[in-house]
Amino acid sequence: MRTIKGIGVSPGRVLGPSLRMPPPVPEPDAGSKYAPDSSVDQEKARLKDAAEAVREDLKHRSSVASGDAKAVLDATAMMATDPMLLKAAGKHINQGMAADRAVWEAGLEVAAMLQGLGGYMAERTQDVLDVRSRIVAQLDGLPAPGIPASDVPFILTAEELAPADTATLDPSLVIGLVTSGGGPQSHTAILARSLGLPAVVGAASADSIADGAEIYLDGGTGTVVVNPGVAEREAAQKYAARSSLPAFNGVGSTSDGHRVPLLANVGSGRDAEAAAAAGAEGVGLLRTEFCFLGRDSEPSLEEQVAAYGAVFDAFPGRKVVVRTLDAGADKPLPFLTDKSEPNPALGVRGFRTDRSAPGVLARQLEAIADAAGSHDCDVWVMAPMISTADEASDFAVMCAAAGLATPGVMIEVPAAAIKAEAVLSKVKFASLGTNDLTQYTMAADRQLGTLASLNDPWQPAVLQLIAMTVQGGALAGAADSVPRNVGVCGEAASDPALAVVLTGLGVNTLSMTPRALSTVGAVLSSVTLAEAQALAGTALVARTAAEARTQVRSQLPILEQLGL
Ligand SMILES: C=C(OP(=O)(O)O)C(=O)O
Ligand SMILES: [Mg+2]
Repeated sequence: MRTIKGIGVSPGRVLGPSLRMPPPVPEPDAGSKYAPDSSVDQEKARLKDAAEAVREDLKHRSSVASGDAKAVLDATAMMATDPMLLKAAGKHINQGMAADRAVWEAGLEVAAMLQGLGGYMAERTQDVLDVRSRIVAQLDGLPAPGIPASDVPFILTAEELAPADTATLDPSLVIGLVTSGGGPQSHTAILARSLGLPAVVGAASADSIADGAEIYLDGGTGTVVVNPGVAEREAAQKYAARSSLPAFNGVGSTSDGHRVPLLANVGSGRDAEAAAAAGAEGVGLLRTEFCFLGRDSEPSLEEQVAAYGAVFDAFPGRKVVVRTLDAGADKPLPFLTDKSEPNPALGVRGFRTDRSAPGVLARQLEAIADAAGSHDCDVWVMAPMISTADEASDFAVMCAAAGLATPGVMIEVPAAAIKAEAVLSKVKFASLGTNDLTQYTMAADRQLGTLASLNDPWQPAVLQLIAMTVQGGALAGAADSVPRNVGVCGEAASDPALAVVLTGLGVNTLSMTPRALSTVGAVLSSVTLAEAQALAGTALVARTAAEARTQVRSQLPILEQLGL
């Protein structure tokens, strides 16, 4: 038995065999020729066999998958023997190129062509590149890339998952996630929470877990046990047998009726529909850049109006907070971000891109106003990465020019939290982006697993800045008798224990992945406002993030009852 500690980012206790995510397939040498004892025909036959093997493997995987994963696997299987791809590779083989390099280059050519066609075709680019890597792996005897295939449920171990892995992760097969990299704000953590999968990140020695070893994973405490004993087996059984959580009833509040609307974080119309079905009271964060990731040109006004309208459609009569483009750092958009910046997290990102690429933000506000005009949602608009009151004021002026009546800012830079009264005096609301606020407060890259313990929203310094923002909002509201809503839309809001603390600190709304609505709703409704305030006090005076988390969790018995 061996215990590995990491950061628990998505609660739940599961037991199963571990399977490791293989490393990316390396690019075959440029200029590699096929072996002297081969021929054009033999090399083409090798390619055809490899493509067919990949197609059959993907078809088999699709037959045991479900939902989105099945659809993606089906589409990729068809692409494996796509005549266009094989013909393009064949031309390179005619010139003497080895099959692996030939399909590598052919994949790039086909992807570029699809990209050029735009629309639905451009969306297939990633599938072509994926299938190309699979064929290369098959030709070179390497493990296939991406989530490993299995007929039985398993716990996936990896260094870190990429956003593209989301599509093929089938939650009926992958029952838990352990990564050696990644922090609480990493892609793995966000994905795990959105799928409701127990997960531990930043578990440095997880890389040494042998494939197939039985492991126990507790996503609440951040513990991984290799070759678990009786106690872990019992804990996993108890968790599996727990009574299922009641669905969120659509009204977030403490047990004594203090209302805290629970909203959803979404990136598309489809997300918004799922959020509405899960009972979200509205949208607290529409990440508009998610509608346009992977594009190399600014979307047209019509495309933008359609994308925002699809989200508004899901929430008639409700509040929808649209965040303007947050390009840069972890969300690069080629038409807005300068790739050569040495330090992108501290670079021209979020609202700052209005200086480097003037016009894009104004056009986006126009599109939001257009879409809002044909819907009856209560549309609020906020800018990311605001650092000063002047920036907040500039944004409010731009919103007014576009006819948008409710401008706000994200508070995710410590300077804005410290000067919250001045910043909030310029706008109508604030939403705390705790993912970035933590990264910038602790000077710890949110993507870096090695810094996961620093990059934790339970850090007392982060909680202090949240308290300051709430106080600043109250002062700005008192000055002109217009109360300011201060919400949280970072991942912190989806941690049920932390959601209680945030409520106690005076936050008005919590916005989260729709999966978290039922757990946050249940835990919030187990405490009175006064109890939440007392727990906030406990967290604020804790010496460390771990102490804050442990002390607050120990005073929330419902967490144990729900297996959280
Ligand atoms: C919600 C946030 O924004 P994002 O994760 O998109 O940077 C945040 O920083 O907390
Ligand atoms: Mg952010």
